Amino acid sequence: MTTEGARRSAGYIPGFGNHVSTEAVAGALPIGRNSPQRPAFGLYAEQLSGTAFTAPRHENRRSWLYRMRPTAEHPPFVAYEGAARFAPGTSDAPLAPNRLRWDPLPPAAVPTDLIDGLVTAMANRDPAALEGVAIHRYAANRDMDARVFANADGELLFVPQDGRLALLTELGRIDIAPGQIALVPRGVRFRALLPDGAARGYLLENHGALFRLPDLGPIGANGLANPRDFETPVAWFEDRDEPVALIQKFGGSLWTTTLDHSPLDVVAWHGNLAPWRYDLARFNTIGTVSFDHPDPSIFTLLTSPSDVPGRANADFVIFPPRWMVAEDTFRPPWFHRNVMSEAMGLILGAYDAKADGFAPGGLSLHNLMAGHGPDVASWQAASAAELKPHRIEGTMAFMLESCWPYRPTAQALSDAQLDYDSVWKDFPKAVLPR
Ligand SMILES: O=C(O)Cc1cc(O)ccc1O
Ligand SMILES: [Fe+2]
Repeated sequence: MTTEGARRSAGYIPGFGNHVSTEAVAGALPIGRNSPQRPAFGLYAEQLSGTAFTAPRHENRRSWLYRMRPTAEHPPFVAYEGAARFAPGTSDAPLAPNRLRWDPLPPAAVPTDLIDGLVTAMANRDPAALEGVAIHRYAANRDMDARVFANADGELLFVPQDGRLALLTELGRIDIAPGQIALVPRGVRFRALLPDGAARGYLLENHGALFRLPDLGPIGANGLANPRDFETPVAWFEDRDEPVALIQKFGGSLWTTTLDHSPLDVVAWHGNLAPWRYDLARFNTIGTVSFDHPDPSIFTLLTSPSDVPGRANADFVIFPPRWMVAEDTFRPPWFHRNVMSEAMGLILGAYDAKADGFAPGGLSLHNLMAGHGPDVASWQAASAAELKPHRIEGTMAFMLESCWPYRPTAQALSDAQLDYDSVWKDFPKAVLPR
């Protein structure tokens, strides 16, 4: 992206994890205290905690919401019967250490909103362990109107691949298109509109420590995703007194209850737990200017640490357009076996390690210690290529790398491409000197 056209957007506040104060109605936000005896206009003050009260200050995330009705006012939840391809759990059967890949989802055929269009691919850990991630894809063609969703199991990272999304959240409105991502914190209610009439993409769920920007080490104070490029929406609300279905993911399953109003009624809020969006074109991609293909950790946009330093619960890593200039180097990803487990998706174009079969909207899984790397065609091309400076254009892949091996759902196991292994078949054997 050039700086031309890269204007600051109205309706958003720049910065990552900042302490924000925003009100949609003047005077709604209390000054100097969180919980006045009588908040303005009869609003209700409510704290939304993203970390334990006692988390260290630099990790502590919470916001105070000033809303028209308290969240506490709701009838009991019952099991939600929709979302036929959402899977509450993964297969319990012994998991073969196979590499797996999936074609893109077809567009939604019958009227389907984003929630009913969720297709769970894989997960690791139990959300109740407050660790691990889940990967869903969605194919939808209908707005959520009188329906609102919340995820008690973790924060949600939207990665659109086809079609824009408007996410109307409790804390503000976020508009994203393919090439942008958005995060909705744990518990924050939202409904999704589809400005293009249909949408497909990835929905990544993080049960663990909140996504943060990675440390930069010797890279220095700047680079990769820069904090000021994250955008948090200003306060926005809807005043709707009519039945609204609230669907909530909790404990791996979907539950529903009906409210007599829209819960997107937060008129003002302040704090540092908030949704945001980010344009992947803003990512300051770093690579070698000498030789060798660096570890893909240089492409980390967000990280969710585990309890073991340096071993992420999840790293969200992107592979943007970039210059390849390495000398005497096999330039695409190398052959490797990783102690971390790698799930990948493709937002745009082609991925430099896979000549065929990994289409935008597709998904792949290389669990821990699975031998993988360039397919035969990519290996041949890169081994023979003249090593002049070359720009990889029109592409955007991502990886959700986790220390916990992924378990595909039973449905995903049966939907996987047949014979993915054959992309690594018939490499010529090395010939040793006699
Ligand atoms: O397997 C993959 O394609 C992801 C990946 C990319 C890369 O540049 C280096 C290592 C790696 O696992
Ligand atoms: Fe890999």
